[in-house]
Amino acid sequence: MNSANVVTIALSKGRILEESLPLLSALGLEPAGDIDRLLRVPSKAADVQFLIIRPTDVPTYVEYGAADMGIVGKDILMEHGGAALYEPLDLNIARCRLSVAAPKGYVPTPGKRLRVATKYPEITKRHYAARGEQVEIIKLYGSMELAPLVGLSDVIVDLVATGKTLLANGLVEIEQIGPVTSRLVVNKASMKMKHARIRELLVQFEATVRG
Ligand SMILES: Nc1ncnc2c1ncn2[C@@H]1O[C@H](COP(=O)(O)OP(=O)(O)OP(=O)(O)O)[C@@H](O)[C@H]1O
Ligand SMILES: O=P(O)(O)OC[C@H]1O[C@H](OP(=O)(O)OP(=O)(O)O)[C@H](O)[C@@H]1O
Repeated sequence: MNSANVVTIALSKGRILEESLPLLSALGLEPAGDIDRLLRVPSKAADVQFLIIRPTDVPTYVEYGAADMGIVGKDILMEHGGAALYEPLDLNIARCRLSVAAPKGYVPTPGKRLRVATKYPEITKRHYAARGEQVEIIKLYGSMELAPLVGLSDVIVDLVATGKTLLANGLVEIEQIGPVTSRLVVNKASMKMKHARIRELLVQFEATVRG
């Protein structure tokens, strides 16, 4: 099939991919290939294919039109700055929240700049800047919960779902920044060029999400 007639959807591998599969099945769009190894996978529909990529890369692929659509967490969109993309639908999967957490009993030292470890430096900067507080941000790529335990930071900004990871590491949530779910995003040019098929997919996704 001519690529102009194929809709490419970038899927966030990991947790979101797992939670996306039932939605895709409901639309008759099961991946038709080994999603653990292949990076580009056909679907059961001849005119839809998937890219299986790191969640943080999904907005970039969709923004540049390498993918027409994508499924990605609101956390990643907030960090990336999602203005270049359409975000037409909340898929209501991979539900969690972005929070500030600190060691149980932590009391800030007055006059000392707060050190915050996070995978989300932009969100963190905006969060503290909104109330006029300057903080020192330490960028990490995972296991944020470790940072306060070994004195790398005072607090962390990370995702919380059940709270079990915080509890296991002696941390408590001290502030909620906002709720997070996965979103369907669409490239702006694709929305015009492939309008009929993308519109149809959006309607089907929406009906499935609403149940
Ligand atoms: N505990 C959780 N409960 C629900 N959703 C979550 C949870 N943790 C993360 N998510 C959502 O899933 C997305 C991907 O998380 P996942 O842990 O699969 O990838 P990752 O290992 O953080 O990604 P990367 O490999 O790019 O570092 C997050 O961006 C967020 O939207
Ligand atoms: O509140 P909980 O239910 O414990 O979930 C929160 C944890 O989930 C995420 O990590 P994940 O399990 O994806 O591990 P990773 O970030 O190391 O990939 C997040 O970064 C927290 O560590």
